[in-house]
Amino acid sequence: MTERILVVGAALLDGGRLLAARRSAPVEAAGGWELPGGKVEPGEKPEAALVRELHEELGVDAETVDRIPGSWPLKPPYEMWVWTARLLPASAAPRPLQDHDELRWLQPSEIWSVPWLPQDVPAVRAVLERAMSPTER
Ligand SMILES: Nc1nc2c([nH]c(=O)n2[C@H]2C[C@H](O)[C@@H](COP(=O)(O)OP(=O)(O)OP(=O)(O)O)O2)c(=O)[nH]1
Repeated sequence: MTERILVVGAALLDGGRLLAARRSAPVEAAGGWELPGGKVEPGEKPEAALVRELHEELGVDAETVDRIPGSWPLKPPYEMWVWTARLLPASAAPRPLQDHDELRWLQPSEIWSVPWLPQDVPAVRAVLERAMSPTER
């Protein structure tokens, strides 16, 4: 049996909105929207991996807040865990530096306005239900 490889995804929240990122590669995922993040490296703590990936991919300084309970299967052997995260006060605004070609801040009512990667939909639903205000859904 192949070992599972952990991918960490961020529900980066600001002013009640969630940051969605459109993937630019590989071809089979390009155009699909996802939670920014990436693979946890050997010996790395998942939260530290997420902070590192957010810095590499978006140029931001962020911190994790809470883990969204659950584990979402991606293309084998990957599985994804998700944390809510926020920008530190001195952080730059997110920019699509790596892996993405567009970013969008989505209000709860706009969450389904982008075509999420199919494997991300259950994770995004959990983020919406657990971490976003119900008033505007
Ligand atoms: N970051 C991220 N990856 C996702 C999501 N959904 C999904 O299927 N994936 C897949 C794409 C990749 O096959 C795998 C790992 O993501 P990645 O390519 O961002 O990881 P990474 O930056 O560490 O990768 P690498 O370029 O260093 O190899 O997870 C998601 O919401 N966020």
